[in-house]
Amino acid sequence: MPMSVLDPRSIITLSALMGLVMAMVLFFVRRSYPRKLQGGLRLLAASPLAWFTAAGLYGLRDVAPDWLTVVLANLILLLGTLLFSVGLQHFFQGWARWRLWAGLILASTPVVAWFTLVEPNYGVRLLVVNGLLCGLFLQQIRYLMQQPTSFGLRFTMVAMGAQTSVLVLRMVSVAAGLAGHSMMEPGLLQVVYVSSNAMSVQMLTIGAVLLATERLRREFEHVASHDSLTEALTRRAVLELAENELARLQRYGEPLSLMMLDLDHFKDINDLQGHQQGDAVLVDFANRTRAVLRRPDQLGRYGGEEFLVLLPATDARAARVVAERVRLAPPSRPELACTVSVGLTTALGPDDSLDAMLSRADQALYLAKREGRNRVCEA
Ligand SMILES: Nc1nc2c(ncn2[C@@H]2O[C@H](COP(=O)(O)OP(=O)(O)OP(=O)(O)O)[C@@H](O)[C@H]2O)c(=O)[nH]1
Repeated sequence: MPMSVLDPRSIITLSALMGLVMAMVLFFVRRSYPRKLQGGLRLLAASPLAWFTAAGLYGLRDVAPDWLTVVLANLILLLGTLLFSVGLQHFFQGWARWRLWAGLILASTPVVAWFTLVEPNYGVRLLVVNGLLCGLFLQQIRYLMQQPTSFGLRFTMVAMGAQTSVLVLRMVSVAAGLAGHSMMEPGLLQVVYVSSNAMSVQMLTIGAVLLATERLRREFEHVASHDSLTEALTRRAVLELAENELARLQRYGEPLSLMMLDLDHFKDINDLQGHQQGDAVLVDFANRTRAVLRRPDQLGRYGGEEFLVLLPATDARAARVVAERVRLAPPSRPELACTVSVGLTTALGPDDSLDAMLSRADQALYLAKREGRNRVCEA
């Protein structure tokens, strides 16, 4: 019998090949990503490979035995979808929950086998397999909704949502007695169903590549804007933020305060206890300072042992309270103790400039040092 382009078998064959290409793209793209993302990407790449294998087996329907083209094919399809879920979780959090779903999938296999080999019933098989696929996709959508939003994330969720809708429609068609007796039967419903499966493999793989690319961009942005030792903002990043905050002040008239902090006698720590201990003191100081700041406040490393703190929407009185809190914040261990001198200034109005504020904070810091250190002075 000649095959038309809309024949389910030819669509499945095409989708199997596209799945293979997508799996290869992800496998190769994976190698150019940082090592910590590679594990998740490997799993995400393995899943179109599983879908490719399942589609290949479906394509052999009526040629090869049913245990291969139905039972094994469905098992591989479900495991491939679980792999995608595990890959996503690894990608975002470095670990994954999979045992419950793996158990459900394995438990479904004898059911599918029964309704294929013993009491053939396409409708029941379809309900079991599509029900599990729906559950897996819904669980992934729920998981993705908890992650920081991005285009790649929305794209992947839309792809999953669309595929879930088709699966649900398919299950409704079974209930309505429109499912037919095999996926290979020609007909509009089968063609829509099979094409949407093929389409969703492509979209999910593209979604995975988008997610990986966005993640890589975020990592680069983080590296470029954060000091590698203390995780404080770099000098350039904190000054850029300060300029933005000053622009807000000019637009909305919100107050802005700025603190310049310098660890006291830090050279002695380096000289007496070694550079490594000096580094540990710097890290601990940054951590304890961040811990006492509010969410919109920003800590930046201005120079060696000199830090800047931006305090948006904070007037001079409130800034003084924050500065004292920073000065008195305890070290995490006694051997990391180190006092700090603070120069404080508040923007004088919309005509104030960052250079002028930095210069005032620097003078106040100089005063704090001269008056005996371990204190807060205001410009
Ligand atoms: N361990 C370590 N030391 C650093 C780092 N950056 C700068 N330093 C050291 O910090 C010390 C700063 O010393 P000084 O500027 O003399 O200031 P101080 O000893 O803190 O004295 P006062 O500021 O006057 O209280 C220098 O010895 C720098 O080498 C760093 O990343 N790690």
